[in-house]
Amino acid sequence: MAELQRQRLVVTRTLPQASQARIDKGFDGIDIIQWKEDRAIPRSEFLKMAKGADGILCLLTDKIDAEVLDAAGSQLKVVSTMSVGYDHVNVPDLESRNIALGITPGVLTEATADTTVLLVLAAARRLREGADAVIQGKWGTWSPTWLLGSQLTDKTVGIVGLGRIGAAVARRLKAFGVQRFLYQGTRRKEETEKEIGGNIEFVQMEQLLRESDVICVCCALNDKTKNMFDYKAFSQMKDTVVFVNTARGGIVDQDGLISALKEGKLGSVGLDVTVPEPLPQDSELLSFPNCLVLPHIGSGTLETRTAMSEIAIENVLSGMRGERLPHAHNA
Ligand SMILES: O=C(O)C(=O)CO
Repeated sequence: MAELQRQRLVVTRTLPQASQARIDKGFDGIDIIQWKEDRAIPRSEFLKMAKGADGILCLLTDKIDAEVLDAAGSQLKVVSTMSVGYDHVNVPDLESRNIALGITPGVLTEATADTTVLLVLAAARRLREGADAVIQGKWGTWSPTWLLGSQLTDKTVGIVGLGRIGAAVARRLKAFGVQRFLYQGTRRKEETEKEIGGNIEFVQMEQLLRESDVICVCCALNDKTKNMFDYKAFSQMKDTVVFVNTARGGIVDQDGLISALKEGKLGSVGLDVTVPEPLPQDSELLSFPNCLVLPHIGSGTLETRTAMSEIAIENVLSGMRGERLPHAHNA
């Protein structure tokens, strides 16, 4: 009897413990080649490792384009990214070769919404300045006027992208007494409006920028949203605004943001995402006391990262078996 052809699975990083244990145990009929260092695989290594792959399980730090697909070869059936965002993947390149693309939707909604709220509160209450003051010995006696922030009660919050994460942010912020939500996106979301309840309105971007006390960026990065927040957009905001981005760094024109911060056009800023990542230590962005930057940890809980890597494994195995992916990008 002819031996069944073994397949090749390429995994570009060590996964959270439970999923890594499955990879280490292996899967019938599959040879696994894995980059096991806890840093992004260098491009040249990736191109070498990809050769002959039937499935690739990658991360958002791995650019997937024609060069990788050519390096892999025409047997490649599936790319499964351990992320909900897939702006690092050239989708037309995959589609033109009939290669399936798996993503990890749903499971990181709550963790990312938590991080968004964390940044809203941290920025609004000047957490970075307060914590730095304690460490630097600048904490004097209690003062009625020192380090005053702003609170959410009775405020207007603008959400750009009322998808799963945007809606979860709204649900959370409602509990802080927000008076009104404005949102922007590709279309009006009546079901989501109903579910959130209260005062929520789909408005033009200009109105959202002008009227919001807090702005949360929760949309995907694509050709339409790239550099959407530029100097002009920042100039239209209130000069007390709390601006938070937990989506993708590329949605913000960082030079425009730096100029706006320099000119005191913004109240405070919280970013979980930047361009590039990691942000170089000498980035001017880090010099503003009212700008708090986190290292892209929006989905960074053990529960969420494990759920993401489990979905990524299921997606890649399904694709390699020639089955429908449980979570395809276009589902
Ligand atoms: O899944 C994604 O797209 C992420 O950014 C993970 O935090």
